[in-house]
Parts: sequence; structure tokens; C-alpha cells
Amino acid sequence: MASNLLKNIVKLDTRVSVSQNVCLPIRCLSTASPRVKDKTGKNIVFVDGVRTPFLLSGTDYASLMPHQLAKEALIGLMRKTNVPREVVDYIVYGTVIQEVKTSNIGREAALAAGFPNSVPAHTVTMACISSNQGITTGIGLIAAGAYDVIVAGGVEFMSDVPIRHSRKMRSLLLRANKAKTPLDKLKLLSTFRPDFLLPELPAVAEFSSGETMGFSADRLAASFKVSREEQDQYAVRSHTMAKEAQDNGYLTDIVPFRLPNSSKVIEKDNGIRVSPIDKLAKLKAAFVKPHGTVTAANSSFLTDGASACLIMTEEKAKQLGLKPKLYLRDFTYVAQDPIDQLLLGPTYATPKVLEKAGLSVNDIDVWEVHEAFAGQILANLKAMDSDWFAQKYMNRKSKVGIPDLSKWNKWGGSLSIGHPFAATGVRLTVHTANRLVREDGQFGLIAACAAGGQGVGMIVERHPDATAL
Ligand SMILES: CC(=O)SCCNC(=O)CCNC(=O)[C@H](O)C(C)(C)COP(=O)(O)OP(=O)(O)OC[C@H]1O[C@@H](n2cnc3c(N)ncnc32)[C@H](O)[C@@H]1OP(=O)(O)O
Repeated sequence: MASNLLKNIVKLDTRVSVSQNVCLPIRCLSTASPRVKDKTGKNIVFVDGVRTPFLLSGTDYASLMPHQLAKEALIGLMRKTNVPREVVDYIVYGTVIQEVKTSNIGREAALAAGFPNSVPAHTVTMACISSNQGITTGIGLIAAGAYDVIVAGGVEFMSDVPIRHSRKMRSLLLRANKAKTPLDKLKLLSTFRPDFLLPELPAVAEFSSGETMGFSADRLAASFKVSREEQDQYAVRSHTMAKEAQDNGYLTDIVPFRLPNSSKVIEKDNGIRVSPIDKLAKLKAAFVKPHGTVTAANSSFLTDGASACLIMTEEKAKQLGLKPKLYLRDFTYVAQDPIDQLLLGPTYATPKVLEKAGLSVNDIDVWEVHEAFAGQILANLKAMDSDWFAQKYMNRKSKVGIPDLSKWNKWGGSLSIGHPFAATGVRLTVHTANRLVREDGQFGLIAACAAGGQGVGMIVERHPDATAL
């Protein structure tokens, strides 16, 4: 079964073209008897979402600070939805690798984007699912009756990450700061050793195990017997589909970014790169050297980017004359072993959120699943297709089953579009929304894995008013 699955993915490279699926909404969506009942009493809707172009780190955004990217996403959102900033009650914003000068980056970005001082903002972090957490925290705040209108989003800026002095150097500097006399300072300085100067570089790694995400993905691929060729084929599929979506003008969630003090306007993602499979086959292992199968081309790349979205009660959207794109129907978070199951969040979250919503795999018209690594996606698909895995690890009687891969990440994914960690959740949600309109679907499922062995699943439903892209 698993090998059939992988053959299907390979076939998709040539068989499925996103351009074959251009269709305006024809399905009559009725709210009279919704299949998934509203649980909040508020019918919470996703009005729209935007993002800056996602760029390879170290390219055009390299001299910025992260709150500047977040600011642009917030400005772009308010411009696109035409909602006055004063209407927003609260902002929940995600980031993973924190810029120390702007620790509550949600607040700094909001102020820079011209939100009134009176709009509170807080920053959340949940690794790669931080902006999913922003959205679902917003759902909670609305459901609790605290607020009606929330902005959620996230930013990641890998072009400049905090590099710390060594612990010994930090300790010396802190003690020197407190030393009362020049003699005390001199005594401290005499304890200095050259190795104190070795910096602490941040790594995209698990704190509990010390293992990088890439290393873990390589081990995961090996344990699910996902071959290098299968990973490379999946990577080519992702880049090919993203390129088609880009060329067809489907990536309308992007708001152009004019670089400060420059006339240069960034309008497109710059990591999409369709390469021949034999070129990918020549790349060396990036993490498990020399024999690993995860390479630079079948991994998501280090990315700079920001996203933002607007959610509110349906009643408020009506009052404001807005046409929301989605109902935010249900969600769940999962957590498992951060060593051997670090990147299996979608496998765990999918059946749980489907059951919560009373849906099955076959009810889902649009799948948007975070592609951390091709090997991680293929391992998840194999796990989802395995009764043995479901029984042994998930305490379930049988497997969840394989999604229809012709509905899977059809505009590419994090491998090709990029993965600015905390911004990805909103990108997944807005792509789901826009695909549901173009592909005339009703339900979408969003799933992602995250550091810490955590994951998210979200069920969304196309709103009957969702026509505009
Ligand atoms: C829950 C989660 O999301 S976990 C995931 C978290 N994210 C991560 O862990 C990030 C993982 N990615 C990375 O760390 C980095 O992108 C790496 C280590 C994989 C690669 O980094 P780098 O080595 O700097 O990549 P770089 O862009 O230089 O590419 C290396 C080579 O591959 C080539 N390459 C990269 N992508 C492609 C492609 N799509 N097609 C063909 N060649 C490619 C490059 O041209 C380069 O070739 P060269 O050495 O001949 O110049």
C-alpha cells in the first residue's frame, strides 16, 4: 500500500496541473444545515490573510529587523480587508527565534503599523505552529466573549538571529558590571580566557535532545523506509506546483513589500526553484553525513517572512460589510515523543480533528500540510496509511487512511514557497481558503508538525460569501 501511495505522488508530478483546476465557485454552500456545527456560539470567520513575499534568508530582507516585516504584513492586511485599525480589539502574533530588542514583537509591529495605542498585542511561540496558535488563541478570545475582532499572524527572520557570548563570557560581563572598584574589575578581567570568546550559535535543534530538525527528519525517513529518490521526487512536485501557482497568479495572499529607503519592491517568493531530478540526486546529505538522504533541495530552506490574518464573529463581519473566506470550525493540538516522532504531528492531529468535527478523510476537499522536509511528509503519509502504526502508537483500532493526493498541497508548500517558522500557519490557512474557492470545495484540513514533537490540526469550511480572492 505504501509503495502505491508513493507511486501516486510521483504520477502527480506529470498528471496533475494546478491550471486544470481553475473554476469559479459553483457549489451552492448553504448555512441552513451545516454539517459541522458551530461550537462557540459565535460562528467565527476568517475574513482574509496576507503575507509578505517569503524570501531565502540572507537575500533582499537581510538588512531589516523582524518587526519591519511584521509591520508590512499588518499594514497589508488592513489595506486588503479595508477594515479600520480601530475596529481591531486585540492582536496575537507569533515568532520563534526572538529578536531580543523586540521581545513582544506583536506590540512593536502593531505600533509601527499604525494601530492605536489602545489595541493590546501579545506574542506567542509554539515553534512552526506559532501563527496557528495565534489564530486559535484568537478563536478562544472570541469564544470567551472577551473580544469580537482579532488579528493573528507571525514572523520569522533567519537573516539575523541572536548570537550570544559564551556562558563564561556572559557571567564575566555581568559580574564586571556589578564590580564596585577599578581593582575589582581588574581582578575579574584577570580571569578572562580566550575560549570565553567562542560564541553560542543558535541551531534549528531540539533543546531536549540536541538533535537538529534535519537530522531527525533523516532518521524518520530511514525508519519509514522513504528513499532518497522518493524525497527528491516529492521536492520536485512541491516546486513544480508552487511555480505553476505563482505563474497563474494564484498566490494572491502576497502583499508587495517596498524595501525601506529603496525603490525596490519585492513582489514574489524567491525560493521556488524547479530543478531536474538528476540535479537533486547529485546533492550531498545536509545533516546525516555522508550517507543521509535529506539534502538542501528536499528540505524547507531558512526563510524570512511575515503573515497576518483577520478573524471575527460572523455578526461583526456582516456589520462591517465584509465577505469572509472561511468558517474556523475546529482545531486540535497534539504532542508526542520529541525524539522519534518529532515531525509526525499531522499523523496524530488529522484523525483527532476529523473526529472532533464529525468528518472523514474523504470529506476534505483541500489539504494544506506543512512540508518541513520531503522525508517528513512521506513518513507521515506512510504512518497515516498504517494500521500497525495506528494500533501501536496512537491507541487507535485502525489507520486514518491516505488523503486524496490530488487535493494535497496543490500550490506547493513550505519546501518550495518557504517556511518562515511562525508565519507558516497563516500561509497554510489562506492558501486553504483561496484553494477552496478556486477548486469549489467545502472543507479544508490544515496540519503541521512543530519542534517539541507537537502538532496542529484545523478544520475550516468555505464561507458562502467567499468569492473574491
Ligand atoms: C517543524 C519544522 O518545520 S522543522 C523544519 C525547520 N527548518 C529547518 O530545519 C531548516 C532546514 N534547512 C536548512 O537548515 C538549510 O536550508 C540546509 C542546511 C538544508 C541547506 O542550507 P545551505 O547548505 O545553506 O543551502 P544552499 O542553498 O547553499 O544549498 C546547498 C546546495 O544545494 C543546492 N540546492 C538547493 N536547493 C536546490 C534545488 N531545489 N534544486 C537544485 N539544487 C538545489 C544549492 O544550489 C547548493 O548547491 P551548491 O553547493 O552547488 O551551491
